[in-house]
Amino acid sequence: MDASIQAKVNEWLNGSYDEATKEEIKRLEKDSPDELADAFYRNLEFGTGGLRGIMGVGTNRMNKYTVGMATQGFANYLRKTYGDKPVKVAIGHDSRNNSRFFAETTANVFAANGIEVFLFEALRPTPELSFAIRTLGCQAGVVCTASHNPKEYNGYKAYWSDGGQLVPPHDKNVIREVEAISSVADVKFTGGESRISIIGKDTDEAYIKMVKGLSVYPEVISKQHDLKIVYTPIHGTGITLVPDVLKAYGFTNVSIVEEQATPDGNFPTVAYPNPEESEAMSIGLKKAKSIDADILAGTDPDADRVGVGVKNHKGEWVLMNGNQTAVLAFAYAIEARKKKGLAQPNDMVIKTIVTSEMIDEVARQNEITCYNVLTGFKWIAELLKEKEGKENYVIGGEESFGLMIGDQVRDKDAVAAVALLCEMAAYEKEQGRTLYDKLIELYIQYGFYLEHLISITKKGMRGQEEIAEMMQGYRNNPPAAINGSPVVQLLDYQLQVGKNLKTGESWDITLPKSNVLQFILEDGTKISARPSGTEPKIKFYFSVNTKLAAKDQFDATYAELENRIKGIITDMKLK
Ligand SMILES: O=P([O-])(O)O[C@H]1O[C@H](COP(=O)(O)O)[C@@H](O)[C@H](O)[C@H]1O
Ligand SMILES: [Mg+2]
Repeated sequence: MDASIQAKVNEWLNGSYDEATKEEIKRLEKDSPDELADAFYRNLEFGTGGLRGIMGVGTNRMNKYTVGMATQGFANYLRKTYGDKPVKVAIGHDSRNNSRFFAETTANVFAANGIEVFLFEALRPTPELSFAIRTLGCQAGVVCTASHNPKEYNGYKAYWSDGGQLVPPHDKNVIREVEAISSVADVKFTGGESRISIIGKDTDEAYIKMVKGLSVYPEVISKQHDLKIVYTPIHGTGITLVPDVLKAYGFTNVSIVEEQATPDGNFPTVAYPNPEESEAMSIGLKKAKSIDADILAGTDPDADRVGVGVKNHKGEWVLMNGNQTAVLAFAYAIEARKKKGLAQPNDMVIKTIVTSEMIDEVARQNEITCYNVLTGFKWIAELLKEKEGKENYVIGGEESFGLMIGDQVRDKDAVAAVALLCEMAAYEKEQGRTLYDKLIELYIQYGFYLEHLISITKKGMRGQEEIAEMMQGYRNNPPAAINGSPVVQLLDYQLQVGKNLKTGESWDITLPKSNVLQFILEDGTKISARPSGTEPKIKFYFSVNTKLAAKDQFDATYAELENRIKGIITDMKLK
């Protein structure tokens, strides 16, 4: 084993760690040295969504000690930032195995450092934590969750006073404080229990009231109150709020997917508790079909991602991808504001650079500013904060099933999104059509954009190197053409440079550095590649577009765009 890894292993074997941890390290030394190396070769890092890792012993794993160290560093940073002023934090968690334990550990460490803690009485959706930070006037917050990752993972989403996840300089500063802790013996695990208060029902009520206030057409819901809704929380936290929110909106015909209704960290019915995966939505889909529902909605374990199923123009059930849902939601928010006379000249929307450009087009045609930020909802929250008081935030979202409506929550909110999407379905039903029919209309109006995502999983130390090599390969030898269409622009977000390959002209990219490459082809196709910041994956995003003249050409045009995507995937040797 590499000497630096061995040194870390020894530190754990000889330091203030519990016996069970030491025993497990010894077992791994004997039985699985590779696994041991993977558990210690690096420290868990703050990625797109905070800390995320497999649960187990080691510096590269989620356990009492890595959570304790992260919290001690966070507490030290809060102390440095606020000096002697009182500091308050809110803490939540999801349904994962150990999430409650990690949340209590986090609460105890903050409290032992003299910080006042509001700990949720039990599991709650992530967006409610963001809301609680703001309403309780906290300086920071944490949710113990690994979101939609498989069951062996857990994580630590860290928040600042605005209710958004940590962005620079705070993320780097917290990490610096964590790294400055020389020994786990310096983590204060106990000693401040009286500073912990339990929160729950009051915050739930305030949150539900706030979400109800986001409804644009309550009068339509009164008419369509019996819209047939099927909802699955996929064994997660959504069950604690989504049914109540739908009730508050006035919906009376909601069926819960019983098999997935109970919060369970083993996610017994799915391999990936991620509404992006059709498997996670399949039981819900079956139920929706069997009762001839109007809409199916599913949320991930921490209820910030939403997946939607509807009937298409042929009456067949389809699961929409995150771009389709986002296009519909943005168009609804923008159009409804106009129709209701609420639109303001400084209205704006925010999306990420890997999310469909159809949204930019919707915004352009409606004369609304559309900002593009890096992947990660924290960047949407960050920009909103920067524009606060100057511009009017309407909606934000990203292709990975995330939407944020209104500005009372500063992270993606699947609870509010389910309510809004059901309202949208009711609105369309009132006009005698489904959300899918509406989507086709939007394609005719704004251009037909079709997107597809491929994620290639490459686990462990070697996997990470391979992903880095792939990115470097594209960077060093960018393709001249893909699937027969010349690459006309190359955007490198790491080097912060965009280049027109035809004219040689180049420009600065003003977003923070990030390992993302984008190829723009002559035919309008956009291909993005980036390593995931939450899972051991490299992600490729494909977006193709064309015009759609009329509804009766939808199927043929869809097939044509699908073929283009297939051609690209084959040409790039990704399958
Ligand atoms: O995991 P969640 O639902 O909290 O979501 C997090 O991860 C997603 C995937 O990120 P990546 O592509 O880097 O894996 C991001 O799009 C999202 O903004 C972030 O909040
Ligand atoms: Mg999530």
